[in-house]
Amino acid sequence: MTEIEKIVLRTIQDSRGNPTVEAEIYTAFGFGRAAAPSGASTGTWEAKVRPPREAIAAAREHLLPELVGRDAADQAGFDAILHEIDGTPDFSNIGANVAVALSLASAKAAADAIGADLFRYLGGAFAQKTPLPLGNVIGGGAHAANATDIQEFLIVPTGASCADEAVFANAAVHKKVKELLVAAGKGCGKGDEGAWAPRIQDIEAFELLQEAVGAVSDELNFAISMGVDVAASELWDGETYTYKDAKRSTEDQIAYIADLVDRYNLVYVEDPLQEEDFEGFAELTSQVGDRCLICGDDLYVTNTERITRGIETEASNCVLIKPNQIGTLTDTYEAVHLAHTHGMETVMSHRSGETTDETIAHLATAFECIFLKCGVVGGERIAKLNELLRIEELI
Ligand SMILES: O=C(O)[C@@H](CO)OP(=O)(O)O
Ligand SMILES: [Mg+2]
Repeated sequence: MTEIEKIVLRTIQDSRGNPTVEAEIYTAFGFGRAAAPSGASTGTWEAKVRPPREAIAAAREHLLPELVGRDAADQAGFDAILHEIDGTPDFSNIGANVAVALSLASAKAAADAIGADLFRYLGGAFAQKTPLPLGNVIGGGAHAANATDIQEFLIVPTGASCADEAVFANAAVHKKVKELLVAAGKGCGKGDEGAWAPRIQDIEAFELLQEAVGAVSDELNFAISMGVDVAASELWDGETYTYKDAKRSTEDQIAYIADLVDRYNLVYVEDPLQEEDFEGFAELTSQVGDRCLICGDDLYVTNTERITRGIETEASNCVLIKPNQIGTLTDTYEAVHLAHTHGMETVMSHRSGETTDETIAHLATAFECIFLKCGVVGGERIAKLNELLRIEELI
């Protein structure tokens, strides 16, 4: 029933207009399709992407013949074969883009074969809650030129009682931010993930977002909280964090972020320090971890070895999860499981380069992630958010 009969790999376009890998897996009774996203502010230790066309040609020759005939329902076995054939620690041979698309497509084909939704197939009877959407409404860094230094100014509707309220609250804040920017004479475009990308300083962005969040939250009558993805590795030059208006040592950076957490009641801070600074993360977490999630993205790259280091050093209380950083669904699950076992929260995340693939909405629900980070507007972002609305109906 779940024996793989046919696999198709093709090149499709992503939201930046770049080619990416899409995989289709067919069994006698089921079909699964998934695509690989791609990052702009990638972590050094992420699994390696191979140019899509080259990777697909190689996979057709060497990889696919080994996968046809296998059981799509044996996810661990399927993913182990991907590792075995690749033969490297970071998928630099077959490409993490090919690996992740195949791995997710296999799970979807197996779920489809028994008529189950992916979140139910993976999460079982106890998948009972959709995650809150965490979305960026202002941004800059590697995602937009000449905008803010901090990569993402995020919001999460902490007081929403259902996905419907939550998704539309984020959209309302996104609209409100535009209104405020226009009123302030700051016309602007959007960054890679659909966030507004005005030419303003970070502090102005915080003030503006606070006003927008306050107005929408008053209107809707529930709490909406703020967060950031500093993407600090992009600011780090080896000695200091270089902002347009300041240079900060590690100590200064920790003090700066801790101050922002209290000034703006931030509930979520991602990558406040560069990707090798486990100690700096630990210091910040000890200062504000009781009231704010300190989340490692480039720090952990969804890799259990690095998450283990984070657990040992008490570096953070939250782990960002991106399937394409590690290359398979099994590795993704293991990263989530390790974090949860040690009392850390997890956030399932999109990449800045995305497709309309909606799989992460299912993974976030199945794996009980606290948030689904996937932007607010734009076809490739709403694909995930709208899927979350559908999933909530089924729960
Ligand atoms: O840094 C991040 O968290 C992501 C997604 O927002 O960006 P990118 O995909 O460019 O790494
Ligand atoms: Mg990040």
